[in-house]
Amino acid sequence: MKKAGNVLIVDDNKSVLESLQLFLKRKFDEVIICSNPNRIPNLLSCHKFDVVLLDMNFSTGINNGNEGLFWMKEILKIDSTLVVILFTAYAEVNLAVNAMKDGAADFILKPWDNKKLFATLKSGVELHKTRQKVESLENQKQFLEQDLNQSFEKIIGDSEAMKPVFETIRKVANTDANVLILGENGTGKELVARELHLMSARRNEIFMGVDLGSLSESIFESELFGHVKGAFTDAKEDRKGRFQSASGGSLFLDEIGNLSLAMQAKLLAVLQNRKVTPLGSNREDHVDIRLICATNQNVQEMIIAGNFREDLLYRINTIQIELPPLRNRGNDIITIAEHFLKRYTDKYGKSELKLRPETKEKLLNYLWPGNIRELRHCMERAVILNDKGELSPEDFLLEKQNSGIELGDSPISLDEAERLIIVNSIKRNRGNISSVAKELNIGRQTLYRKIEKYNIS
Ligand SMILES: Nc1ncnc2c1ncn2[C@@H]1O[C@H](COP(=O)(O)OP(=O)(O)OP(=O)(O)O)[C@@H](O)[C@H]1O
Repeated sequence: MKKAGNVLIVDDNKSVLESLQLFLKRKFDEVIICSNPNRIPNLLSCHKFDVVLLDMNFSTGINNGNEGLFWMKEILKIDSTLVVILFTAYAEVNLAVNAMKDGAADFILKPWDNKKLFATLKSGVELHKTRQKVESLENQKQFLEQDLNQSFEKIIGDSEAMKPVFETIRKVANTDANVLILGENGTGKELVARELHLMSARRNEIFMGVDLGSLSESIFESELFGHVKGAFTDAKEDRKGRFQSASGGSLFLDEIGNLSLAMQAKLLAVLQNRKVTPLGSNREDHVDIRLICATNQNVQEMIIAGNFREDLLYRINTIQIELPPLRNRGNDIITIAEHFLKRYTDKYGKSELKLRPETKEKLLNYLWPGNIRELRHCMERAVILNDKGELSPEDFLLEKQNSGIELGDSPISLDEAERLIIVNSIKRNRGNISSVAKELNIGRQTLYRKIEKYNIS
């Protein structure tokens, strides 16, 4: 017969303990005995039990069962999924029955019948496994509910710049290939990640998003890989990591460029083995995830600067999707603006509001450094503040553009003009050298030479 489950037996009678251990150790994986209930918390932190068989009286002369009830509550406080079975004399049956209201799963009468004892403990092990499964589903449900509370957009747009994006999504969604999504803030990287999930065979499983940028070094491992109780001071109970909770579904690691080199090494090890070891544990959990990562940083430049591991990049970028900034999406700016206009006029009961042609012109000419997120906020603000029926250019207080140095009317040399153009482009592109080179239509090496020549910092 296959042994299954771990049992802790707590009773002050050593001969009872020894005979139970002798009988049960052939039937369960681990049978630990303990005559002093004060050791229970320590034992629970060092071992993983399914069932605790707990005597009701420990101090000589006191037979009111209160000690057993006290320890039962302590055990359930430490781990509410543990199955406690009370071990009781016939005279205490009523007490034991009442204890079932407080969380005992069952009771066994002394003197016991070995067959009945084994059957009860075995059902206890099954019950524990079921409780753990329920807990894990609860865990996933919480993430799913958080997700459902947010409404997700369809990716709007049909500009030339977006065509390769839609094409790649269509080709790779239904594979398990790792995808790296690149693009400035607010360009819709998370939206693309969700679309990949929704179009994949995993669509009915969980989509788990993790903002790596908000994880400090100290909680990185426990958040992603989980921990066991006692692994560190605040680890009051076992906790699953995001990797384990996402198993079966898609895991979206946002802001991957923000990871320190130490965190990158830990992540790489997990991605190589597809196995996760919770903090403080020796156990390895196999994880079956589809990995989608995103960053607004230039990973190639980070590699050159020694800030991103090349081997990690190769693990995560089987397929790369580059989202164009909103300013390069032409008329998508208007389509998306009208989409948000509809949303917010419905929300604020102002269905008559329309965009004037000059307003559209202003929106089309603006550079949108915050991309679609900025456009959404601008539309909401304009709808809230406007009561006139039409949205005019003045309703949009857009950040001053090209806030860099103006060329002006005073005579300057060609070199000085070139310097200003480069400085302005760097500002506009928030220091992204590839985008600057693209905008100025020169190679990156040429751009680096000019930056050096003009001593631009
Ligand atoms: N093409 C689009 N159509 C409609 N809404 C969009 C589109 N792209 C992005 N959005 C909306 O813009 C907002 C920002 O998108 P998202 O969070 O996906 O961007 P991101 O690139 O992941 O941003 P960050 O880099 O800051 O994490 C969201 O509200 C999203 O729904």
